Amino acid sequence: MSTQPDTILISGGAGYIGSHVTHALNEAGFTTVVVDSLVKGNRFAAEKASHFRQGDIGDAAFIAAVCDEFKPAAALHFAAFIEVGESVQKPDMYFENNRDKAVVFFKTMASKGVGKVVFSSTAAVYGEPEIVPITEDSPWKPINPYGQSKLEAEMALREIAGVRSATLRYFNVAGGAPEAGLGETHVPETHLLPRLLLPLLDMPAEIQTGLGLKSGFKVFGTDYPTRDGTAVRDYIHVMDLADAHVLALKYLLAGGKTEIFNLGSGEGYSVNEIVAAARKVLSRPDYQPGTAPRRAGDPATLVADSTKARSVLGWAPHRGLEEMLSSAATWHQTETYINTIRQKVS
Ligand SMILES: O=c1ccn([C@@H]2O[C@H](COP(=O)(O)OP(=O)(O)O[C@H]3O[C@H](CO)[C@H](O)[C@H](O)[C@H]3O)[C@@H](O)[C@H]2O)c(=O)[nH]1
Repeated sequence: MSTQPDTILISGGAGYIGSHVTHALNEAGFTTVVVDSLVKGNRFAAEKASHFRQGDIGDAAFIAAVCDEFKPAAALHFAAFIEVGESVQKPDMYFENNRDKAVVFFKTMASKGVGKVVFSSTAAVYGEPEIVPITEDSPWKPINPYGQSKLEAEMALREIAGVRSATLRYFNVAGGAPEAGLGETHVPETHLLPRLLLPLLDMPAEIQTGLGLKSGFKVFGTDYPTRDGTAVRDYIHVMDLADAHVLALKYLLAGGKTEIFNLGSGEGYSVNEIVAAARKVLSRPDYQPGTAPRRAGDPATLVADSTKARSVLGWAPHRGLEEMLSSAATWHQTETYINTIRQKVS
């Protein structure tokens, strides 16, 4: 089979992280082929790819046809459901989509000779860690179906004969690339940065209502055993994450063996510290958020030890918290974001 070494298949490339990685791959000189059902993904983001085919990762005939058409050298797999709370309500849906369909996708590609996969995983595979910062060999003990479904997909991928993989376990991804027409565009929006920024940005009322933010942003939990009582997370800029994917892909293309890598900055910020940074970036020194009880299932502290990604892949994050906040704020005020959310919530 003749492969074109520079053609990369990207499942879920119309989603938040997949679209930023697709952009980074385009910039790095690869030809990108996105497959996305657009159930969660966005058409404006799919259009950033060199080629886009709409379809489901669980549809083996569709994936096989895309492989025949483009003969990719490798694949990156992002397509998944990502909401922890929803996974508790509908575990079957998460296991079907995130594990079973992923396995169909991996096996179909393997049958077509695509034997290199970068897999989008999550810090949720570690559950409530006993020791932070978290290394890759910390116990894998997810505490919700989202984390469990991702862990089972990871393990299935590592069992497929003839496939080498890089599993990337992300911590808290934030920010966007508004200069490239990309940013975080979720409905519902559960993540801290957009939920904090949107009410401060003078957004149209229907957007605030549609995203459940009409009564403003609230800090979930002020009684955690942390330095200021609010939960601590490791935030990483989505374009730093994208750089790591390009490096992981090049690592596999160069013959690298199957590995797992944590991706985070190694630095933890509390929710109150993020609020303080947002006050500064948006010039709103007097802003005071509301408070609410802890959100079920939220651990106190999650911080990555990414030493392995730094040493094996040569990766380092370069963009700090202010850049995450300012790029997100710019993105949320673009016509693309506002129009997309308007359509989704109408
Ligand atoms: O309106 C909000 C939203 C969030 N938070 C707090 O902000 C922190 C970060 O919350 P996010 O929802 O942004 O991120 P999580 O750490 O909960 O989630 C991350 O890890 C999850 C798995 O554990 C999923 O992978 C998810 O997509 C990823 O962003 C948490 O302490 C949360 O309680 C608030 O205080 N108010």
